[in-house]
Amino acid sequence: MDAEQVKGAVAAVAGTRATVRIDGQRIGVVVDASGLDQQARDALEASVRMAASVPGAEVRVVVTAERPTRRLIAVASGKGGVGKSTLSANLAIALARGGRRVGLVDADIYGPSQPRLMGVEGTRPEARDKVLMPVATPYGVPLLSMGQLVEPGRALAWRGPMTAGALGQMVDAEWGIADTLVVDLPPGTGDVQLTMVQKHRPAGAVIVSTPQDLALIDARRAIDLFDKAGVPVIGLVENMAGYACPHCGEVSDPFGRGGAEAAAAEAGIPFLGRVPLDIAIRTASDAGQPPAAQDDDRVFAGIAAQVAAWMARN
Ligand SMILES: Nc1ncnc2c1ncn2[C@@H]1O[C@H](COP(=O)(O)OP(=O)(O)OP(=O)(O)O)[C@@H](O)[C@H]1O
Repeated sequence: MDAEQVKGAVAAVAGTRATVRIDGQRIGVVVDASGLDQQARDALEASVRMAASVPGAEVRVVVTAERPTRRLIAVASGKGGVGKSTLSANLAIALARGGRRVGLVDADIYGPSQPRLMGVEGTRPEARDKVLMPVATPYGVPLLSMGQLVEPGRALAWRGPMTAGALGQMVDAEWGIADTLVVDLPPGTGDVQLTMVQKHRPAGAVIVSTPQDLALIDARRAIDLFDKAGVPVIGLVENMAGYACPHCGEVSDPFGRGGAEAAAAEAGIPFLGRVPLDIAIRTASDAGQPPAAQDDDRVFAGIAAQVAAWMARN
């Protein structure tokens, strides 16, 4: 066997990523796949294996990768139905459009709606060596959802340790090059939220509320949960803030205006912006076409820019 020829063939497909060691009839190649996603990693491994194969020699290819530092952004609300899932999906997409590498974890056991919102309803993640492989979505944001792991309607029957286990499996999945995981938490302050803050230590939390006083009181509880655990609250988003008329586009404020901004100021946290109650947001979301993926999106892009700026500072 011509060692230089083997090294040259491997270098031709893997450049400086590969280190070749030849010992008698054994060829060992270590490939550094840092920064590559699973598909590119598999392709590189296959081409290295082919380049190194010499009749009669035993070839071993080991792929290594530096684990990227990945930060979790928890999206939480005090009560259900305020649009937390809608915001999580659109925040994840808008952050990705802004240049971050984002994955989305749907930990909402009460209503895991992300597969529908992200246009991949009915798909199930595969597991490799017991590690889950997130499902690709049309929006460049891979997804893992409680809804993909359990039969519809069964998640609620899960006991605490099971949901904690599922959350761990989703967070520790094969996220490849993702540097940011947006986590859609269930509403309220139960087991999943506690596991999230204690075990998975999110870098920060985004709180979603509607403008009504009661919702804001509940939001305060969610803020307290993160405060007590020492997880910084990035800020508050007001959803369904003002009604955008589907005919003329004029925005009116059936629940008053400025309540959430004042509540954020009172709690000493930044106000990240408001999302109007807009029928177009609901219909696009129901159709698996999140508004943040559209070129004319301003609303979610603005909120994501603030979250990205916070991440760059912290
Ligand atoms: N700004 C908005 N304008 C119009 N509809 C909205 C808006 N935000 C959310 N919705 C709609 O309100 C409903 C509830 O939203 P969503 O599922 O995001 O809330 P949630 O807080 O995640 O609820 P859950 O507590 O069930 O997890 C959905 O039908 C969604 O399409």
